[in-house]
Amino acid sequence: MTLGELVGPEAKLSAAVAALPIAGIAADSREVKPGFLFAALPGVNTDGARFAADAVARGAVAVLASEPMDVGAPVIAVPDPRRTLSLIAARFFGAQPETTVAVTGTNGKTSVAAFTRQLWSDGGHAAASLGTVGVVSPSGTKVLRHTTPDPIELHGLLAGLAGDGVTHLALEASSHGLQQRRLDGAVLKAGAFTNISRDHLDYHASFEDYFAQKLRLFTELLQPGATAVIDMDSAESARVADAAKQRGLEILSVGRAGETLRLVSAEIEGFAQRLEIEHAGKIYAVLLPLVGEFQASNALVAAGLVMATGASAEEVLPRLGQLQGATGRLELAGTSHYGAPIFIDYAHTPDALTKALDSLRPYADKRLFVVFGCGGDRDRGRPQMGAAAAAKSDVVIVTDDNPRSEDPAAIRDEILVAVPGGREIGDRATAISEAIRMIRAGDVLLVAGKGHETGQTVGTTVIPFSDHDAVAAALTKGARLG
Ligand SMILES: CC(=O)N[C@H]1[C@@H](OP(=O)(O)OP(=O)(O)OC[C@H]2O[C@@H](n3ccc(=O)[nH]c3=O)[C@H](O)[C@@H]2O)O[C@H](CO)[C@@H](O)[C@@H]1O[C@H](C)C(=O)N[C@@H](C)C(=O)N[C@H](CCC(=O)O)C(=O)O
Ligand SMILES: Nc1ncnc2c1ncn2[C@@H]1O[C@H](COP(=O)(O)OP(=O)(O)OP(=O)(O)O)[C@@H](O)[C@H]1O
Ligand SMILES: N[C@H](CCC[C@H](N)C(=O)O)C(=O)O
Ligand SMILES: [Mg+2]
Repeated sequence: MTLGELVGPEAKLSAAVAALPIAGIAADSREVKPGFLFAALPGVNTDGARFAADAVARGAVAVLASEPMDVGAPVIAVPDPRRTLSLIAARFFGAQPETTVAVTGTNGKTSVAAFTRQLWSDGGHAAASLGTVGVVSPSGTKVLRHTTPDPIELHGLLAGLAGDGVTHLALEASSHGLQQRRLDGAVLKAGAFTNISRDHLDYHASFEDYFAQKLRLFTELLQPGATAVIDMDSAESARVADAAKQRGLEILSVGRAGETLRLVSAEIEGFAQRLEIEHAGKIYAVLLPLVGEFQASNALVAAGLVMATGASAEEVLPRLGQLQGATGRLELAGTSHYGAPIFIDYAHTPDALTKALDSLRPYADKRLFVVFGCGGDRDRGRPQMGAAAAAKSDVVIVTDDNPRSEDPAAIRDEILVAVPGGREIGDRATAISEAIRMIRAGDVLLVAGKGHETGQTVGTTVIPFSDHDAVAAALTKGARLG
């Protein structure tokens, strides 16, 4: 494609510059090849503009930037180069799955994306999901580095999925992704909001800024006439609904306070729950085969997205009875030889930890145990995590969870301040096996924070580690000893 075709007529390029053929796009100078367009993006650590000359030396034939500069190749200066890059990447890669939707919120995105994919598949569509656990499509699973990939990677993936015949895609929109305009080139038929609570305040200046980035999905990315599916049970849902209405979006509200899909009741039945859902005056009864009321919320958001893209409630709601949880989301990982269930969950925010422990409390006739830590170089709500664990469980073991560049013992100390009587076992495998050694009949154990993850990041090294493997190893050891 030519540069003119990629940037569109509004850029007002000279005829010669507009006619330049573009062989590829890169936002990292080290990835530039001859004939590429280099996007020089201002970042957290440095400014891509510093590498523009290097990119041209490597063969870049044009540079996209926020300011004009003299680098020996035409420079297209635009006010928001990250957004322009996304629009360019969309044009460069071309195809996208015809029906693409995005879900945002602090917690529940991965679960909603997985549920939406399953509900579409059950309805006969070639469906995929894309987010924290990777791209999951009929051709398998591909692991990703980011929840919401950078636009060049994203549009390569979207074109690949469309080429493979995928017609329906549910994407996770992270707050980093929305702020950095990674999704601005995606054509979205509907968007969903799960909930919002504290997270990522290492990156966003304030909670309001974090919330504002999430709102971009509704105020800037979805076009008027598209549908916003909103879980009305979160404190800030009304603000999301107001913003969506102002944009001219259709509202499909769900949850206990929802109108389109109203959760009338949720009764625990073993490791499942019987839901009554009201839609248009009719009650639907479904046995949702998942633990945790938040999964009922996520299931209704997913059902809302599937309805927003063409299905009827009669078709979708009975399919909730077949949903499978995303890996490591309140997943029953095993049972100790005393008969105590062990759950693995990805709760890594105070709200998620509270909800996960609340969900497990009904299963604990005796004590509820939790093993968890907090990530290094991420949100500092560590005392809040400790307070949630102390308030909602009976035995707390604080351990490590991706300390990254921080001192793991210092992270644990910040959590333990809020956990009177909390135990500290830095090594995560030891913490898990010690908890499994302690639980007895009537107890329940929650291992929280890593979910599907397969590594422990210490410094810049990723040591292979999985909570699933650690639980399995401890159970095998226990069985041998017992
Ligand atoms: C904090 C954050 O989100 N950073 C992202 C951001 O980096 P940055 O722009 O700040 O990068 P920078 O290092 O300052 O460099 C500025 C620019 O110079 C370029 N550069 C740099 C060096 C060089 O030699 N040549 C060169 O061209 C870089 O490619 C970059 O475009 O833009 C980069 C490229 O677009 C991203 O890869 C990078 O993600 C980092 C790696 C990251 O870890 N992000 C995480 C926190 C993240 O995005 N997480 C979310 C949420 C997770 C969740 O809640 O589920 C996610 O969506 O995964
Ligand atoms: N609707 C919800 N409300 C509150 N907590 C939830 C909800 N859904 C999931 N959780 C909690 O949040 C954890 C993460 O869930 P999930 O992976 O679906 O969310 P996410 O938004 O994709 O998270 P991330 O941004 O880290 O990828 C779960 O393991 C659970 O503890
Ligand atoms: N997806 C989130 C959660 C990571 C959870 C936890 N395991 C950690 O490493 O902090 C993030 O990248 O911030
Ligand atoms: Mg996710």
